[in-house]
Amino acid sequence: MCKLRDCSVCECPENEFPESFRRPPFDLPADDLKCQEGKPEAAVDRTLDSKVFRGWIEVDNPWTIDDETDNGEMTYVNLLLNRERYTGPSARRIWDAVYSENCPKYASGEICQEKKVLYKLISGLHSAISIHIADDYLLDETKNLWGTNPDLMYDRVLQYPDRVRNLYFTLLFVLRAVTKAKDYLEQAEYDTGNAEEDLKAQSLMRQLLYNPKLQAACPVPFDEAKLWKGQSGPELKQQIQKQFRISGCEKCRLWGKFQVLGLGTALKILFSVDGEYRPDQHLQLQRNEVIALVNLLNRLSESIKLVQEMSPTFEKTMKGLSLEPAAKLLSSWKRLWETVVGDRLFITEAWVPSG
Ligand SMILES: Cc1cc2nc3c(=O)[nH]c(=O)nc-3n(C[C@H](O)[C@H](O)[C@H](O)COP(=O)(O)OP(=O)(O)OC[C@H]3O[C@@H](n4cnc5c(N)ncnc54)[C@H](O)[C@@H]3O)c2cc1C
Repeated sequence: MCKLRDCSVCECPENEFPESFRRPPFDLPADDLKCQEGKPEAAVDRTLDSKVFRGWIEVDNPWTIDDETDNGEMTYVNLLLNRERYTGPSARRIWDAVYSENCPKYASGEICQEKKVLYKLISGLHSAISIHIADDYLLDETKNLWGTNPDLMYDRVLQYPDRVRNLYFTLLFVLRAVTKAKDYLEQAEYDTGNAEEDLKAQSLMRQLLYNPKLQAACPVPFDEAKLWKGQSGPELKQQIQKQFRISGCEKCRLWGKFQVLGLGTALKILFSVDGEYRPDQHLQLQRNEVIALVNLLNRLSESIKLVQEMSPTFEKTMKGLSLEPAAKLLSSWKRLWETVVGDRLFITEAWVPSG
């Protein structure tokens, strides 16, 4: 457990478990333990019977590695109660480690095409995380005042056109995976035992997958066929598959692992299916992977929305000088994005590996 109050993860009491996730059913506690974010007493209850989750961890996503001492236990976390936000000072080396593990430079200093993609994906994810931290920041610790920190957003992301560009790149990459697997995702089970919520989730998924504006504006968001064609393609693919790992503080790990699982799922879809997905092709996603993929899409699109909302403020204050390249880039993306966005999808609960 992380000692930092704002970093600890609040787990759900057993009586919040969707019925269909409990096989075989176990007894519910009589009292309703309210999960209160940020309070030390929101202690993690690890009394769950790990056997009930076995079905979920049988197939490991080859694109992600769990380097922790997972013992197969899973915990149930309501993501709305554990928002991605500032969690206290953390060491810069977290990201350094992520970049150096995932994007080692070639001796010549060149990075091959495949590695560039991985670098952009990680950098895009980094931008999205930084934007969410800046958007939900502890402005005054003594008053426990939370809010947006525009300067931080500018310092960490907005002043760097490449970081903004990588954010869009990652979004398109994930969007491509989602649209490619649309037949699969449409058929996936969205069952939590709450019929109303389940129907809503199915309907929102369909709206996302068959959004005509999205299809018209962005028919092929990303051409994965161009990848993995380099000389050392298969070898690199294997190497990257081994290296895709992220660690950090507890809440960082929750969101970090979750979003990396989302990226891993996007990679799995894009590189295990040739052309468009057809039901006769082999694609098997776990519930967690589907949830992570859709939530990642949500996180990325929320970040882009924030970038677009915040950029004009800086354009004005900077009189268009230092932001000029980013502003140009943003306005063209904005046109595309505005034609597309409208329906946004939220899936708010997920199983995450404990630890
Ligand atoms: C997976 C993960 C999840 C995290 N989740 C949270 C969280 O929920 N809440 C929280 O408060 N902290 C979280 N952190 C930590 C947070 O991202 C920062 O590391 C921390 O706030 C320190 O920030 P920093 O200013 O030192 O720069 P960092 O964001 O740590 O960046 C380190 C260096 O990387 C480079 N860099 C920065 N952005 C980019 C980019 N987009 N592309 C390429 N290079 C870049 C810069 O040179 C920068 O100095 C998370 C970290 C990780 C790895």
